[in-house]
Amino acid sequence: MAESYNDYQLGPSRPTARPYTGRPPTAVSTVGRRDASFVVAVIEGRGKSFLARVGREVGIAALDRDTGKTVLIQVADCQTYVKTIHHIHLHSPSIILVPDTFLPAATHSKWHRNGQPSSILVECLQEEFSGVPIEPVSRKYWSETAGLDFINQLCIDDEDRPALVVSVSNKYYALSAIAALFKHVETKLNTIFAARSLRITYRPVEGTMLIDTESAKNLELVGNMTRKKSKHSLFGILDYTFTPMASRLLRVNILAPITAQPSLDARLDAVEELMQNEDVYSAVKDGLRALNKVDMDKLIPASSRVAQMLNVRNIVRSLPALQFALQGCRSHLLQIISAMLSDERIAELEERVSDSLNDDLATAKKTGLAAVNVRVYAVKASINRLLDVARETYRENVGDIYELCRELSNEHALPLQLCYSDAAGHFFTLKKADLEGELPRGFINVTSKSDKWCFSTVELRKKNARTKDALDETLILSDKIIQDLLDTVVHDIGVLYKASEAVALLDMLWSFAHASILRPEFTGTLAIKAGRHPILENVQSSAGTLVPNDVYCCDSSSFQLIQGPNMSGKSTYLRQVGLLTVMAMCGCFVPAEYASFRLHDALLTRLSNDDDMERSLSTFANEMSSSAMILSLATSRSLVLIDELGRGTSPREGVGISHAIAEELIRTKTFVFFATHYNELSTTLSRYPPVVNLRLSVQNIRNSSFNIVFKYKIIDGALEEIDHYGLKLAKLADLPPQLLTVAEKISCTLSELQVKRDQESFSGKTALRRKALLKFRTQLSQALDHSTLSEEAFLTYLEKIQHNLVELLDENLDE
Ligand SMILES: Nc1ncnc2c1ncn2[C@@H]1O[C@H](COP(=O)(O)OP(=O)(O)OP(=O)(O)O)[C@@H](O)[C@H]1O
Repeated sequence: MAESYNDYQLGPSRPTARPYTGRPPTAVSTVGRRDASFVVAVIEGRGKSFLARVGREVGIAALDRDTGKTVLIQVADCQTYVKTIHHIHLHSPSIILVPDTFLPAATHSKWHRNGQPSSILVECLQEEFSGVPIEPVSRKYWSETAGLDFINQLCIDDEDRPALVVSVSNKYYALSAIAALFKHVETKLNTIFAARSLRITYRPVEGTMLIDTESAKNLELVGNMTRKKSKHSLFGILDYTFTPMASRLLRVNILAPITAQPSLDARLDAVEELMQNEDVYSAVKDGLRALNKVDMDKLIPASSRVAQMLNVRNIVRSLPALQFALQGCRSHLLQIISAMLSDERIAELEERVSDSLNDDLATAKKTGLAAVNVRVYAVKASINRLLDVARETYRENVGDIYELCRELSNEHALPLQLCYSDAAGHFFTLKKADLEGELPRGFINVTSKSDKWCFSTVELRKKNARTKDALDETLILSDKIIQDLLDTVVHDIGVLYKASEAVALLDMLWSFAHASILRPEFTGTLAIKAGRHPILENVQSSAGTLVPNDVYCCDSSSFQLIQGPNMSGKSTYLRQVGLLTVMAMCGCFVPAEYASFRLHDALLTRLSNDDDMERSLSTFANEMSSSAMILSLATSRSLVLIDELGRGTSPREGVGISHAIAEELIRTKTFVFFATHYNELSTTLSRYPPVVNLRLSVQNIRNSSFNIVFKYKIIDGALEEIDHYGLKLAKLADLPPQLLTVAEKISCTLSELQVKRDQESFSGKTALRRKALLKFRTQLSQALDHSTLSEEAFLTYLEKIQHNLVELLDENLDE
């Protein structure tokens, strides 16, 4: 089981990965940056420890100004700051704070973008978050002790508080960051938070899969290539959430999927139960619908106190239905959520709020008479005698004003109307069309407003003054009662925030249940049967024609070399592998007939897209920096997707570079899907047992105009260069026939020469024997770990694989 409830939300900690050395310069990220509301403070460690010299410790504190949620992160990073950037992206910054010593002396007081930054961290931030202001904060405010003081003062007093204090106590950089963050918010943004009112959490970074921002962009995880927010992204197709906090949780989970199997299993159990039990599914849906668009994280900064209390009342009244819906659920996670929603303090809150507030109070408007009346009549009668009297006086005064309006209407035979503005109080209006000639004498302050005249009288102004006195008295008394109520709510605000987390998780799981197809497993093998590209599947035009594909990648076949002509579906296959992995690692079901995944520590990609025009990097430079990033981050637990490496240089160099990078990746034992146009690679890499040759099948049709049909089906074996698919496709472009004949002749001659040279230089049989032995070893270890067969069936299976091995070795003996 997972360690705590938070583990189910965002995953627990895991050992730190190896230090990193490279991050590609990336475009301004479009990873679905939602409306930026975070103030983010970042500081980097330049300590004397070994860690600080090899890598760097970076402390991050991020405050969501809308919700008051604060997250602390401390991460070991390298000088390209790939992890730091990844975590800051998760918190869509509106401003980034850095110590003033990170900037050149001349710009300490004011940071100019065209100034020379003095730290690489600032350079990376500037490059990655262009458009987000980077502000210096005096170094003296980045203090560990001040950070702890802020936490002690501001963090809500709930059962998680002691654990937070313990886990951050030795996170010097994260504490320094939070100290500077709150100092800036207090002094520059003039925001003071009430004591013990903020949710502050420490987020261990090790329990999540690292997805660099470029990969997130290319895989269209939360936004698509053309639009930041789109239905045609993984987020777009999974987001059936009702509440804003669930939508935020989903986004963070997609960008940083969790790697803890117990937490994932618990989520999958919950999703499965929601899918299988229709009553629970519908009851949860109804419960969530009652909270549609309600942001339970925004309890503190609501527009007014009354609005705040109405919000709280709406929430506490909706929670019992959700809790009731989960009664009797079997899954451990749904039981935890149910327990969090049934905290008796929620019922007490409901009672307290209902005892004080009028039942028929509508949602508070921001301005106008309706807003005034909501404040005046918010508190129930008989709670405070003085308030009752003041309210009666106010009501009578307003009645007098309406009486005056009636009298004047009759006297002048004019259809006068009463209007109200916060500044002027009540005033008369009259449609211009209803007035023949001039306004009668006695009307003052006449102004014209579109098709109406607006005016007052001396009598009305006197009555307005009296009404205002009564109103002020009423509001003083009423606001005092609401403030007292609010104080008691703030005392128990922790329970509402916990409920908010429970609702967010339930809402996300329900969303998964709504979108789900097949429950994945987690084993050491990546095996998908008839998997479908989740986003393409949702695109109307592709839905019917989408060809499902299989994936099989394990330790003995960790490097998958994928070939196929242009347009045959290579990129789609690669993306499908990445997207299905992310889905599974969020705890979501996947579109496939069977799926087993490995838990990866990082998803790293080089996917060919339009190159970074904005930063005017050449295709080649871009490819090389992505490759350096991948090589420095990939471990035996990573998943790497590489599409068409080497296209930015000459074919010979391209093959050389691709081969060298592939060799290095094979050595790390990482799972690699490597799509390429270079047929040579299937020969040069064939001596490595983990290399598997796959190709996207196409059918040749003898036909005068076009003789190639794409099947989009992945099949075993390398592509025969002899087929010259490029030339066949070129016919589509209406090139002159004699030109194509010359091209074909030269290509055929070169191919034949190549085949002859390959045969002379390398014995393929040795490679085949090595591969067979490796496959045999994997089959044995898989049988040991996962077999559910009876003893007899198990022996038959062993005999069968033994027989296959002997046969293959016999067939491939050297002469
Ligand atoms: N499994 C599939 N089922 C149906 N259509 C597919 C499938 N895979 C790819 N396609 C369609 O084929 C087209 C080409 O796919 P893709 O870009 O993946 O090919 P490619 O081999 O990477 O091409 P290139 O080498 O030119 O980059 C796309 O429009 C895509 O929608």
